[in-house]
Parts: sequence; structure tokens; C-alpha cells
Amino acid sequence: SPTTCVTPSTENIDGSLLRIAIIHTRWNYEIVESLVRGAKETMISHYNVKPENIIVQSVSGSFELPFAAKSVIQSSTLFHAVICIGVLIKGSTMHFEYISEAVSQGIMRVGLDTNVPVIFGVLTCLNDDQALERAGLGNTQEKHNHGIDWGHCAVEMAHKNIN
Ligand SMILES: O=c1[nH]c(NC[C@H](O)[C@H](O)[C@H](O)CO)c([N+](=O)[O-])c(=O)[nH]1
Repeated sequence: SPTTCVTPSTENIDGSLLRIAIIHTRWNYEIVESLVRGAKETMISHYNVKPENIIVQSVSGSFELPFAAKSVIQSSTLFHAVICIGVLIKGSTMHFEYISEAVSQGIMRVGLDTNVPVIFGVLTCLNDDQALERAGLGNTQEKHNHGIDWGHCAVEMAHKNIN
């Protein structure tokens, strides 16, 4: 579908030397878990990224993702890319808008400030069904696990980061 992330010719990237961090929220964990799985399995199966080189950490909610991404990048371990995964679902207040804006600006800033690519893997959905579909969990034809796209994107950006 036109909305699917069209991954450029990245199939010949050898990911065996890449180290990737995935930071995910515990909020909306059932959906987040599916997104994390999609990203991990894509990097391992398509690019031969070693499972032991995919470091997974969790935080409470999406608002914590930028801080955690920055601290993992500034740790003693070198990461070639970081994927931040969270799910924001609109409630009945403006909370969603404020967090979504802060998180997207924050995640972009960490990447630019640290020169380590940080992939924006935060679903900002108006309801549960939208989130389920985008994690490949819905029961409609539209379902597509966006974690897969984020795995492709992380390898492509990590590869650029090395070369
Ligand atoms: O990741 C999420 N965090 C949410 N809130 C928590 C927020 O990300 C922080 O963890 C919290 O404000 C403490 O800083 C959400 N809602 O409030 O709806 C949500 O839908 N998703």
C-alpha cells in the first residue's frame, strides 16, 4: 500500500557487525511487544544482525524514550543505531498531543545531538484498533507491523553511520 515504508535497496547490507539498541515502553506492552519483535526479527533475518548485538531496554512510557536513548548512546557501549518504540493512544484529554510532540522532537534531537541515528518507532494513534493494526495485530487486511519498517530503517541508517 502507498503508506508502507518503501525500503530502498538495503538487501545487500551486511549487518553482522552492527550493534543496535531497542528501547521500548511498558505502556501498551502487548502492542509494543509485537513492534519490538518485528524490528528484531527483520534485522536478524534480513541483515544477519547478531541477536547478541541487539540490546533491549524498557522504560515506563514514551515520554522517557528520548532520555533513555541518550543515556544508552552515552554509555560505554558503542551503538550504530537506536530504535525507540512506544505506543501513544489518544485519551479524552490533551495529554496525547503534548506527549506526542515532546517525544518526537526529543527523539529527533537525540539523534542530531549524538550523531547516532535514532529511529522514531512511536505509534501515535487515535484509538486501540489503529495501534493494533500498525503492530500487525489487527484483524483487517490493513494490518502491517511497522516494527518491520523500523528494523529496515535502523540497519540502513546504522550502515550510513559506519561508512
Ligand atoms: O507511552 C505512553 N505513555 C503514556 N503516558 C505516560 C508518559 O509517557 C510518561 O511515562 C509519564 O508522563 C511519566 O513521565 C500514554 N498515555 O498517557 O496515554 C500512552 O498512551 N503511551
